[in-house]
Amino acid sequence: MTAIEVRGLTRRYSGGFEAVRNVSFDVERGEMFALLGTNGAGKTSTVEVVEGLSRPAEGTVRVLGHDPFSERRLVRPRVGVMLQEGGFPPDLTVSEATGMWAGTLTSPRPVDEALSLVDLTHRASVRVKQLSGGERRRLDLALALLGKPEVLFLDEPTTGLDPESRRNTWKLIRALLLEGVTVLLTTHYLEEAQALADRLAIMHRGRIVAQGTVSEVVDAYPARISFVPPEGVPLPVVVEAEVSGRVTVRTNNLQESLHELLSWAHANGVVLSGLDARSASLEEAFLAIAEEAA
Ligand SMILES: Nc1ncnc2c1ncn2[C@@H]1O[C@H](COP(=O)(O)OP(=O)(O)OP(=O)(O)O)[C@@H](O)[C@H]1O
Repeated sequence: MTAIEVRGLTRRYSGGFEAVRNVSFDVERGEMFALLGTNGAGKTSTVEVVEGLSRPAEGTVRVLGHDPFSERRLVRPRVGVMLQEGGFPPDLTVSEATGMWAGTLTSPRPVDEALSLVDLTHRASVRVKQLSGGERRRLDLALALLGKPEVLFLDEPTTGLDPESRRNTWKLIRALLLEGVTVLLTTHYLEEAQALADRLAIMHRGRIVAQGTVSEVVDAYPARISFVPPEGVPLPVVVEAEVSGRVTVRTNNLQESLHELLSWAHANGVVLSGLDARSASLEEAFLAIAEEAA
């Protein structure tokens, strides 16, 4: 079932500037969809409309079957929004701030449970202003999860988190997806989108310029094989780059090229040390797409 449906969305700011132009995408229940793009591409402008904070100039948006702007009353209790810097009174303790937020919801999770999800149990009696940047980010996530949302909006959820907290947050998000929660993510961390998103769209100047699963987006870009070649033997492949003795070969058919190379190595009894073969990363595809679009 479709949880988020965006059709032909256009958003204009006063003065007529079109920040979002004819954007369409669907997010199925239990799926994570990532919106990626350069600064000013229109991600926030899109997400704000999906969150029901603004009405589209053109097009339609449905969240859980309803118009999030005109039927906000029906949609709001079923969604969770992780804001950039939640803006709670800094003198409250973590558990007071969470409790205060819970007080505005119909059937919230217990405060302890929300804090334990984001590993903040041990910080419950600390004042919000004393939290580190990464802990504050995790508190923002706890607040978004308090209302047991069916649809979760995550805007740069792991900015400022140390590597371990980032992995723990990813683990939590994966568990939520398995429970059937739908997630719309905006992030500049392409590695995060690659690790978590079922599908993604890359925006540039208000438009979607690439959309699909991570592998659909990445497969259009050349894969890479690198190794340290044996000395004094001519290679059967065209080498693109050589850095500190390691050569890199680009290919649009990874399986075929790897097969050829390994067959050659086997037939000639040579060792390709440090052999590494991989598809283009999302980051490489993103940079190429952004360059093409510009
Ligand atoms: N209130 C506003 N009035 C006029 N123009 C705006 C307004 N808010 C955003 N814009 C413009 O709309 C475009 C899209 O901005 P938006 O914030 O949606 O981009 P973004 O993809 O979220 O960028 P970032 O990655 O930097 O957060 C930008 O050119 C921005 O300057």
